[in-house]
Amino acid sequence: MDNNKCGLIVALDLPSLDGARDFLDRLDKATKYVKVGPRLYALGGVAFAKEIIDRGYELFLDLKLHDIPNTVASAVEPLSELGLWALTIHTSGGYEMMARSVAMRDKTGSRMKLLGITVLTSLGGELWSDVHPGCDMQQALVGRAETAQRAGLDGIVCSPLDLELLKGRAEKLLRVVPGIRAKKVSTEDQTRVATAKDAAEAGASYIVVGRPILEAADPIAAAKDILKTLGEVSH
Ligand SMILES: O=c1ccn([C@@H]2O[C@H](COP(=O)(O)O)[C@@H](O)[C@H]2O)c(=O)[nH]1
Repeated sequence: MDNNKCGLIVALDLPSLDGARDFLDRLDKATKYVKVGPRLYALGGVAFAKEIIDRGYELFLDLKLHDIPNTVASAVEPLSELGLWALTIHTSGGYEMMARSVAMRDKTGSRMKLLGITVLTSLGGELWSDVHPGCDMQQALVGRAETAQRAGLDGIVCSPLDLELLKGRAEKLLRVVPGIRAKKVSTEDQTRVATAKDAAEAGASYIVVGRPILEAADPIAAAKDILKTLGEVSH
Protein backbone atom coordinates (compact mmCIF):
# COMPACT_ATOMS: atom_id res chain seq x y z
CA MET A 1 0.00 0.00 0.00
CA ASP A 2 1.08 3.58 -0.71
CA ASN A 3 2.20 4.86 2.70
CA ASN A 4 0.35 8.13 2.21
CA LYS A 5 -2.96 6.55 1.33
CA CYS A 6 -5.57 4.86 3.47
CA GLY A 7 -6.26 1.26 2.38
CA LEU A 8 -9.62 -0.50 2.18
CA ILE A 9 -10.20 -3.80 3.99
CA VAL A 10 -13.46 -5.50 3.07
CA ALA A 11 -15.05 -7.42 5.96
CA LEU A 12 -16.26 -10.70 4.47
CA ASP A 13 -19.21 -10.96 6.85
CA LEU A 14 -21.14 -13.25 4.54
CA PRO A 15 -23.32 -16.18 5.55
CA SER A 16 -21.51 -18.93 3.65
CA LEU A 17 -18.11 -19.95 2.29
CA ASP A 18 -19.51 -20.14 -1.22
CA GLY A 19 -20.97 -16.65 -0.86
CA ALA A 20 -17.52 -15.40 0.18
CA ARG A 21 -15.85 -17.23 -2.73
CA ASP A 22 -18.28 -15.68 -5.16
CA PHE A 23 -17.68 -12.22 -3.69
CA LEU A 24 -13.87 -12.63 -3.93
CA ASP A 25 -14.19 -13.66 -7.59
CA ARG A 26 -16.19 -10.53 -8.32
CA LEU A 27 -13.95 -8.25 -6.22
CA ASP A 28 -11.06 -9.44 -8.38
CA LYS A 29 -8.54 -7.81 -6.01
CA ALA A 30 -9.83 -4.28 -6.55
CA THR A 31 -8.52 -4.16 -2.99
CA LYS A 32 -6.32 -7.02 -1.87
CA TYR A 33 -7.19 -6.68 1.85
CA VAL A 34 -10.07 -8.80 3.16
CA LYS A 35 -11.16 -9.67 6.67
CA VAL A 36 -12.56 -12.94 8.00
CA GLY A 37 -14.35 -12.95 11.34
CA PRO A 38 -15.58 -15.66 13.67
CA ARG A 39 -18.48 -16.86 11.47
CA LEU A 40 -16.51 -17.70 8.34
CA TYR A 41 -13.64 -19.00 10.45
CA ALA A 42 -16.09 -21.30 12.26
CA LEU A 43 -17.37 -22.52 8.90
CA GLY A 44 -14.12 -22.82 6.98
CA GLY A 45 -11.28 -22.73 9.52
CA VAL A 46 -7.65 -22.84 8.52
CA ALA A 47 -8.38 -24.42 5.12
CA PHE A 48 -10.56 -21.50 4.08
CA ALA A 49 -8.03 -18.97 5.40
CA LYS A 50 -5.34 -20.63 3.27
CA GLU A 51 -7.64 -20.68 0.26
CA ILE A 52 -8.12 -16.89 0.49
CA ILE A 53 -4.37 -16.34 0.83
CA ASP A 54 -3.72 -18.66 -2.15
CA ARG A 55 -6.08 -16.49 -4.20
CA GLY A 56 -3.61 -13.63 -3.65
CA TYR A 57 -5.49 -11.70 -0.99
CA GLU A 58 -3.95 -10.25 2.19
CA LEU A 59 -6.00 -11.91 4.91
CA PHE A 60 -6.90 -10.17 8.16
CA LEU A 61 -8.20 -12.76 10.64
CA ASP A 62 -10.31 -10.86 13.15
CA LEU A 63 -10.65 -13.32 16.03
CA LYS A 64 -10.19 -10.69 18.77
CA LEU A 65 -8.41 -13.12 21.09
CA HIS A 66 -8.93 -12.25 24.75
CA ASP A 67 -7.82 -14.56 27.54
CA ILE A 68 -4.96 -15.02 29.98
CA PRO A 69 -1.49 -14.44 28.47
CA ASN A 70 -0.52 -18.11 28.14
CA THR A 71 -3.75 -19.04 26.36
CA VAL A 72 -3.61 -16.18 23.86
CA ALA A 73 0.11 -16.56 23.12
CA SER A 74 -0.32 -20.30 22.57
CA ALA A 75 -3.07 -19.64 20.01
CA VAL A 76 -0.91 -17.00 18.31
CA GLU A 77 1.79 -19.63 17.67
CA PRO A 78 -0.09 -21.76 15.06
CA LEU A 79 -1.98 -18.73 13.69
CA SER A 80 1.39 -17.06 12.97
CA GLU A 81 2.22 -19.86 10.57
CA LEU A 82 -0.79 -19.45 8.27
CA GLY A 83 0.56 -16.56 6.20
CA LEU A 84 -1.99 -14.06 7.52
CA TRP A 85 -1.56 -10.36 6.93
CA ALA A 86 -2.93 -9.57 10.41
CA LEU A 87 -4.60 -11.03 13.50
CA THR A 88 -6.50 -9.23 16.26
CA ILE A 89 -6.11 -9.61 20.00
CA HIS A 90 -7.77 -7.47 22.69
CA THR A 91 -5.71 -4.72 24.33
CA SER A 92 -7.90 -5.04 27.43
CA GLY A 93 -6.18 -8.39 28.05
CA GLY A 94 -3.26 -6.29 29.29
CA TYR A 95 0.44 -5.74 28.62
CA GLU A 96 1.58 -9.26 29.46
CA MET A 97 -0.94 -10.85 27.12
CA MET A 98 0.08 -8.59 24.26
CA ALA A 99 3.85 -8.80 24.86
CA ARG A 100 3.79 -12.61 25.07
CA SER A 101 1.78 -12.75 21.85
CA VAL A 102 4.35 -10.55 20.10
CA ALA A 103 7.21 -12.70 21.45
CA MET A 104 5.46 -15.85 20.22
CA ARG A 105 4.81 -14.38 16.77
CA ASP A 106 8.47 -13.31 16.55
CA LYS A 107 9.68 -16.73 17.63
CA THR A 108 7.93 -18.29 14.64
CA GLY A 109 9.62 -15.81 12.27
CA SER A 110 6.19 -14.74 10.98
CA ARG A 111 5.60 -11.26 9.52
CA MET A 112 1.91 -11.36 10.52
CA LYS A 113 0.80 -8.07 12.06
CA LEU A 114 -0.71 -8.16 15.54
CA LEU A 115 -3.45 -5.57 15.96
CA GLY A 116 -5.00 -4.64 19.30
CA ILE A 117 -8.71 -3.97 19.63
CA THR A 118 -9.00 -0.83 21.77
CA VAL A 119 -12.69 0.05 22.34
CA LEU A 120 -15.24 -1.61 20.06
CA THR A 121 -16.91 0.76 17.60
CA SER A 122 -20.27 -0.57 18.77
CA LEU A 123 -19.62 0.49 22.38
CA GLY A 124 -20.71 4.07 22.95
CA GLY A 125 -22.62 5.98 25.65
CA GLU A 126 -24.52 3.73 28.04
CA LEU A 127 -23.35 0.57 26.31
CA TRP A 128 -19.83 1.53 27.45
CA SER A 129 -20.74 2.76 30.94
CA ASP A 130 -22.90 -0.30 31.68
CA VAL A 131 -19.82 -2.50 31.50
CA HIS A 132 -17.17 0.07 32.57
CA PRO A 133 -18.91 2.04 35.34
CA GLY A 134 -17.00 5.17 36.33
CA CYS A 135 -14.41 4.67 33.61
CA ASP A 136 -13.79 7.42 31.07
CA MET A 137 -13.74 5.91 27.59
CA GLN A 138 -11.16 8.32 26.23
CA GLN A 139 -8.73 7.61 29.07
CA ALA A 140 -9.22 3.89 28.54
CA LEU A 141 -8.63 4.29 24.82
CA VAL A 142 -5.36 6.19 25.26
CA GLY A 143 -4.15 3.78 27.96
CA ARG A 144 -4.89 0.77 25.76
CA ALA A 145 -3.23 2.28 22.68
CA GLU A 146 -0.10 3.28 24.59
CA THR A 147 0.13 -0.13 26.26
CA ALA A 148 -0.25 -1.79 22.86
CA GLN A 149 2.70 0.20 21.55
CA ARG A 150 4.81 -0.60 24.63
CA ALA A 151 4.02 -4.30 24.18
CA GLY A 152 5.25 -4.19 20.56
CA LEU A 153 1.98 -4.54 18.64
CA ASP A 154 1.92 -3.36 15.02
CA GLY A 155 -1.36 -1.52 15.16
CA ILE A 156 -4.63 -0.84 16.88
CA VAL A 157 -8.27 -1.11 15.85
CA CYS A 158 -10.26 1.96 16.84
CA SER A 159 -13.22 4.09 15.85
CA PRO A 160 -12.81 6.90 13.34
CA LEU A 161 -13.94 9.20 16.16
CA ASP A 162 -10.90 8.14 18.21
CA LEU A 163 -8.32 9.21 15.62
CA GLU A 164 -8.19 12.84 16.67
CA LEU A 165 -7.61 11.95 20.33
CA LEU A 166 -4.84 9.53 19.35
CA LYS A 167 -2.91 12.13 17.32
CA GLY A 168 0.62 12.33 18.72
CA ARG A 169 0.08 9.19 20.83
CA ALA A 170 1.17 5.60 20.13
CA GLU A 171 2.41 7.04 16.86
CA LYS A 172 4.25 3.92 15.68
CA LEU A 173 0.99 1.97 15.45
CA LEU A 174 -1.16 1.46 12.36
CA ARG A 175 -4.72 2.70 12.78
CA VAL A 176 -7.20 0.13 11.45
CA VAL A 177 -10.64 1.66 11.51
CA PRO A 178 -14.09 0.04 11.28
CA GLY A 179 -17.33 1.94 12.00
CA ILE A 180 -17.52 3.44 8.51
CA ARG A 181 -20.90 4.76 7.39
CA ALA A 182 -22.11 7.25 4.82
CA LYS A 183 -23.95 10.27 6.25
CA LYS A 184 -27.69 9.88 6.90
CA VAL A 185 -27.81 6.09 6.77
CA SER A 186 -28.57 3.69 9.59
CA THR A 187 -25.52 2.94 11.72
CA GLU A 188 -27.02 -0.48 12.64
CA ASP A 189 -25.14 -1.87 15.66
CA GLN A 190 -22.26 0.59 15.25
CA THR A 191 -22.37 3.66 17.51
CA ARG A 192 -19.05 5.47 16.92
CA VAL A 193 -18.95 6.05 13.16
CA ALA A 194 -17.75 8.41 10.43
CA THR A 195 -17.52 8.46 6.65
CA ALA A 196 -14.65 6.85 4.75
CA LYS A 197 -13.38 10.29 3.72
CA ASP A 198 -13.46 11.65 7.27
CA ALA A 199 -11.69 8.56 8.62
CA ALA A 200 -8.96 8.81 5.97
CA GLU A 201 -8.49 12.53 6.56
CA ALA A 202 -8.27 11.93 10.33
CA GLY A 203 -5.36 9.52 9.82
CA ALA A 204 -6.74 5.99 9.35
CA SER A 205 -4.11 3.67 7.85
CA TYR A 206 -6.87 1.28 6.73
CA ILE A 207 -10.62 1.40 6.98
CA VAL A 208 -12.68 -1.76 7.44
CA VAL A 209 -16.03 -1.88 5.66
CA GLY A 210 -18.57 -4.70 5.70
CA ARG A 211 -22.32 -4.11 5.26
CA PRO A 212 -22.09 -0.80 3.39
CA ILE A 213 -20.35 -2.81 0.65
CA LEU A 214 -21.87 -6.27 1.04
CA GLU A 215 -25.47 -5.02 1.21
CA ALA A 216 -25.15 -2.42 -1.54
CA ALA A 217 -27.16 -2.94 -4.72
CA ASP A 218 -23.81 -3.34 -6.52
CA PRO A 219 -21.20 -4.36 -3.91
CA ILE A 220 -18.22 -4.17 -6.26
CA ALA A 221 -19.20 -0.69 -7.44
CA ALA A 222 -19.61 0.34 -3.78
CA ALA A 223 -16.09 -0.94 -2.98
CA LYS A 224 -14.67 0.89 -5.98
CA ASP A 225 -16.42 4.12 -4.99
CA ILE A 226 -14.82 3.93 -1.54
CA LEU A 227 -11.41 3.22 -3.10
CA LYS A 228 -11.82 6.26 -5.32
CA THR A 229 -12.64 8.41 -2.28
CA LEU A 230 -9.60 7.08 -0.41
CA GLY A 231 -7.40 7.74 -3.44
CA GLU A 232 -8.30 11.41 -3.24
CA VAL A 233 -7.11 11.75 0.39
CA SER A 234 -3.44 11.93 1.38
CA HIS A 235 -2.19 12.17 4.95
O1 LIG B 1 -14.30 -2.27 17.03
C1 LIG B 1 -14.54 -3.02 16.06
C2 LIG B 1 -13.73 -4.07 15.70
C3 LIG B 1 -14.05 -4.82 14.61
N1 LIG B 1 -15.15 -4.55 13.86
C4 LIG B 1 -15.42 -5.40 12.68
O2 LIG B 1 -15.43 -4.59 11.49
C5 LIG B 1 -16.48 -4.99 10.64
C6 LIG B 1 -17.39 -3.81 10.42
O3 LIG B 1 -18.53 -4.21 9.70
P1 LIG B 1 -19.68 -3.19 9.20
O4 LIG B 1 -20.66 -4.10 8.55
O5 LIG B 1 -18.99 -2.25 8.24
O6 LIG B 1 -20.24 -2.49 10.40
C7 LIG B 1 -17.17 -6.19 11.28
O7 LIG B 1 -16.60 -7.34 10.72
C8 LIG B 1 -16.76 -6.11 12.74
O8 LIG B 1 -16.62 -7.39 13.32
C9 LIG B 1 -15.95 -3.52 14.21
O9 LIG B 1 -16.97 -3.24 13.56
N2 LIG B 1 -15.63 -2.76 15.29
